[in-house]
Amino acid sequence: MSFTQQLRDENQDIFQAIFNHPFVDGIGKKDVPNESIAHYIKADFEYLNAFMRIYGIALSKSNKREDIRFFGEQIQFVLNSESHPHHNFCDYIGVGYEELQGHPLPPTADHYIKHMMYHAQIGSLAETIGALLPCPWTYLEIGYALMNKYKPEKHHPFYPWISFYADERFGKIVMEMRNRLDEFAENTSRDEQKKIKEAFRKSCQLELAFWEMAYTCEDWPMKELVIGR
Ligand SMILES: Cc1ncc(C[n+]2csc(CCO)c2C)c(N)n1
Repeated sequence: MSFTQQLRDENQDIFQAIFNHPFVDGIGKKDVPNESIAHYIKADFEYLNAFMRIYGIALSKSNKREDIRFFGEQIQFVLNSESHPHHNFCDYIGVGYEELQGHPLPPTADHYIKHMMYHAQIGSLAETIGALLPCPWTYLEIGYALMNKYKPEKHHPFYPWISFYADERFGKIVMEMRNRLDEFAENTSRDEQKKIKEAFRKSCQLELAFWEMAYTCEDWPMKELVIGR
């Protein structure tokens, strides 16, 4: 069994909890509170900015041309394409995208980006990919799970969101990251593999926590003391 298939199997509990989460399942059921969607977009806009910076660190750790190309393309993908599912959510709640930009990250999203940043700053390229991979992988599987369960038609309000992630093109990104991680993991020590596994599982946990953060509109206590960026 490949290293990344092992990662997937070991984290089946979290993947299943993500599919069952009321925000995620609510996308299929057309039943997500508007405030939760707004909270999600505010946090996710800043999350994506951080994600592109971390891809930049992965790029700087790359030795092969092919890896440099891949991470460069992913930065472009996040910049140009990840805004489509955001626009779907904004249109649904009738709020302009600009209004939801530039907000400070709530605690869980703040924790998540700092967790990825930590592994990218102190770890190997493999460890960095381990921390980044749950982001596309959980979304790809959410897309497939919602497609299979709800079989949404074009008029479903979240059809653009669901079909964006349940897409071949998106599956290819996950495969490209998995193939790289499998190749690196083959040539690495048990100790390093353990670090990659820990980074991966924590990112899965933080993906689940991110949905809960959005659903419950989690915010900092004593918020007025938090200084915006
Ligand atoms: C919390 C959170 N997790 C995953 C995604 C989806 N996503 C964002 S960047 C990216 C990688 C593309 O190479 C993917 C899949 C999201 N929007 N928010």
